[in-house]
Parts: sequence; C-alpha cells; structure tokens
Amino acid sequence: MNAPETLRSPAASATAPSTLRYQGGFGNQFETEAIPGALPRGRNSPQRAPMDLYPELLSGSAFTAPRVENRRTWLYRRQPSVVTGAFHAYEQPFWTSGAAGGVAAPPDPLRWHPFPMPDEQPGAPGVDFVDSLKTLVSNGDPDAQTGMAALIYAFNRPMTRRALMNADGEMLIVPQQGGLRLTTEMGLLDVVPGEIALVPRGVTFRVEAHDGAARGYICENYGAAFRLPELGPIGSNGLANPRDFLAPVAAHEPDGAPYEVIRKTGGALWRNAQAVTPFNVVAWHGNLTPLKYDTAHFMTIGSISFDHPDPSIFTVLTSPSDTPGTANCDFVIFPPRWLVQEDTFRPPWYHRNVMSEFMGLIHGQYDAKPEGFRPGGASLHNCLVPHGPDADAFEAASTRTLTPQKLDHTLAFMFESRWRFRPSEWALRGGALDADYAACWGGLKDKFKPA
Ligand SMILES: O=C(O)Cc1cc(O)ccc1O
Ligand SMILES: [Fe+2]
Repeated sequence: MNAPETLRSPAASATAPSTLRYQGGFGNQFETEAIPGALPRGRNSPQRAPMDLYPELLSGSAFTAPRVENRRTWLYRRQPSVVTGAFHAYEQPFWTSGAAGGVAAPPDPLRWHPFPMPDEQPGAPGVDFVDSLKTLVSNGDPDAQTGMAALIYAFNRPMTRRALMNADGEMLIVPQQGGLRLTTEMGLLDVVPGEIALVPRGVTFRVEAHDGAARGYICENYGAAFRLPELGPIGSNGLANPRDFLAPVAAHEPDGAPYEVIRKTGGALWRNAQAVTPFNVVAWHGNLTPLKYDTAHFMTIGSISFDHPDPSIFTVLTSPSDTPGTANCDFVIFPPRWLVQEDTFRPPWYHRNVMSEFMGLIHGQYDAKPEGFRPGGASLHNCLVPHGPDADAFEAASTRTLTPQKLDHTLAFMFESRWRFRPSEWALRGGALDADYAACWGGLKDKFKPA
C-alpha cells in the first residue's frame, strides 16, 4: 500500500516539480490509498465504507465490454461527484468540436508556424490551460463518440480552484515547451516535453505549469480509448512497453473557497460553482486512471536492410474504429533512431495517404522538412493530399553517402486518423498559417533522363 500523498495548494503547484510517486503498468488493476485503511477490503461497496467515505464508480467502457477493453475505477471520496450545483453555459469559442466545428479548406497541404506563447502577444491578458485551448483540426462527432480533434494549448496562469471534466473524449497531452503538473481525481502527475499524459474521458483534472508558462498539443479522442497496438510478428516486447506507463497514487486536498468545474459535453462547455473540491478522493482501485509515459522508453524498430518502412512501426497508442486495422486515431512518434538502410532513399517517400495526418514537432528537426516545420508548429496532410520531403531534403537524401546515420535530438509526432480533418476558423485565419508551405516543393524539377 502507498504512503500518504498530499496535494499541494493550487498557488504552490505552479512551481518546480517535486518527485512524485507512481505505479506502473498500462491497463493494470491498481489500488492506492492516501490514508492507510481507506480502501474497503474484499468488496467494493460495503454498507459503510471505511472512514465514512462515499464509494463512487467511474466507468470508461460499457459494463459488458470484453475484459481486455473493460475499464472502471472505484473512488472512495469525502463527498460524491453529484454534489455540484447547477451548470451554466460557458463561452470558450476556440475549443470547437467534430467535423461540424471546422470549416471547408482546399485540398492543399497546410502548415502552421509555431503558435505564440501568451507572453509573445502584446497586451494579451494572462490565460489558463482551459481558456488557452484552441482546436486546430477536428473530425467525427463527439455525440457519436467518433473522431478526434487536435488542439494547441499555450498558457501562463494556473487553474486556481478551477478544474475540467471532458465527457466528450479522453485527452492525450503532448507537452512541447514547459513542464506540467496535472492534479487529477486519482492523484498527481508531472509531465515534461518528451513525455505524454493520457487523461481518460470523464476524469476531472487541473493543469498548472512548472515554470509559469507552457505550450503543447492535445489529441481530444472522442472515439474508443487509446490502447497499446497489437505487436504481431514483433512478438511480446517492444514499441511502448506496458510497464513504462505510470499511474498516480491517491491524493486529496482540503475543501476551501468554491471550485469552478468546467464540463465539456456534446461540444459545449458548461461551468458551475461548487463548495466541494473535486480532488477529494482518499483511495481508489481499478484500471481507469490517468497515465504518463516517457517517449524515451519507446523501443524503436526500423529497417536493417533496405527501404523506408511504413510509419505504423512508430505507433505508441491506437484508438481503433469499427473497421479492423483502420484507426480512429493512431498516436505515432518519430523519436531519435539510427538509419542504416543500404541503397535506400531514407526519409519518408512521396505519398498520398488515404488516412489523414496531423503532425507536430516537440524539438529538433524532422528529416522530411528540416527547415520550415518548427517546434511548436504543426502540419496537416489530409486524406489523399500529396506530400513528402521538401526539395532540399530530397536533394540531400538522394546524394548522401549511406553510412549509418543517427537521427538525434529530435521528436516529432503524428495524430493519424481515418476521418478527414476540417481545420477550425482560427487555424486558417488566426495568423499562424504558413502561406508559403507549398513552395518547399517548388524546386522538384523534371530531371528525367531517358536511357
Ligand atoms: O508524412 C509524414 O511525414 C509522415 C510519414 C512518415 C513516414 O516515415 C512515412 C509516411 C508518413 O506519412
Ligand atoms: Fe505522410
């Protein structure tokens, strides 16, 4: 059993991270108590729970879902989540949802310059995590629990006595600049760039920056929960290993002034004022929990003979759709790795892909676009939109001497979806769109030399 863990106050949490304790294993059945004896033994719902806590079940799958996909957690809390007060409409016009929340865009490749930090926008007021969220591209429909959105966050204020619960989807958080402290119903997580956090649909949480400000990407997944991909012929080890996914230990905070909880449901945001902190869970057990993962632990597989393999070998997590092998969303990383292929054009080939590709860059350079694709920016290559290495990357990779080559100090990622994305109005007209993107292929001349 874990020793007690105490939540720090919201004000203090916007500082450097402390060393938190975690418990490891994707999908594991965890049990944790902030006060020894708070968890009931041998049953979930005794007539009176220890310490007069309220048992509350949070499910992440239908009760009858197959065991391998079944997710639920029992929370033992000082007051149940039903103690809230009424919700009222909350305006956050930039967090749009689903295909209906986007606008028509031509079938051009799209790219965005790094999205500005709040401090880079003169006169801009401070903003917290929730209010900074901006949808870049989205598809599907949160009411139909299908599709996803890619969002950017860039904030410089803590969420003081404010929390978020998203019933529309789980939130895969990909920090790009600045570390984050996530306070969740299940406990605390610290994540820094290079790591990711996964907050299940329906789990209430709060986000603060370790150093005052932070920027990053989010996949809001309306569809089936992310899970580890099947490994097929790779075998029983490799890619993201289950034990490297870390869950928090139970932690709770004292009540105080009213809390504001923002709930997102059906694409709309709502707010309340409640006297009860949502972070009042003294103990919990189950397999539905926020997780963090350090991409440095990803065991990368590649070609050791010739040719450039499909990027599916870089899948960290997948959200399946109803069609086998055709994901609602794959979360794919391009981590540091060796390239050793002989007689091979080593960067990605030119391609037109039926799946739609949203990409971001955490740090370093991406081999297909060493210049214009920058950390904190993004790109969109929608269903069957042609793309591939820019002219400079093509020239360099076609002529280099093929010795073993380390792609180092780099981390790019992709949210790949079977559903075509629609950009948001803000993505197209908010000022970050790279109007010259297509020019990067202008130098690809006809060099055909008939024999
Ligand atoms: O377009 C991209 O850069 C992503 C990508 C990478 C790769 O190695 C193969 C295909 C692909 O879509
Ligand atoms: Fe691609």
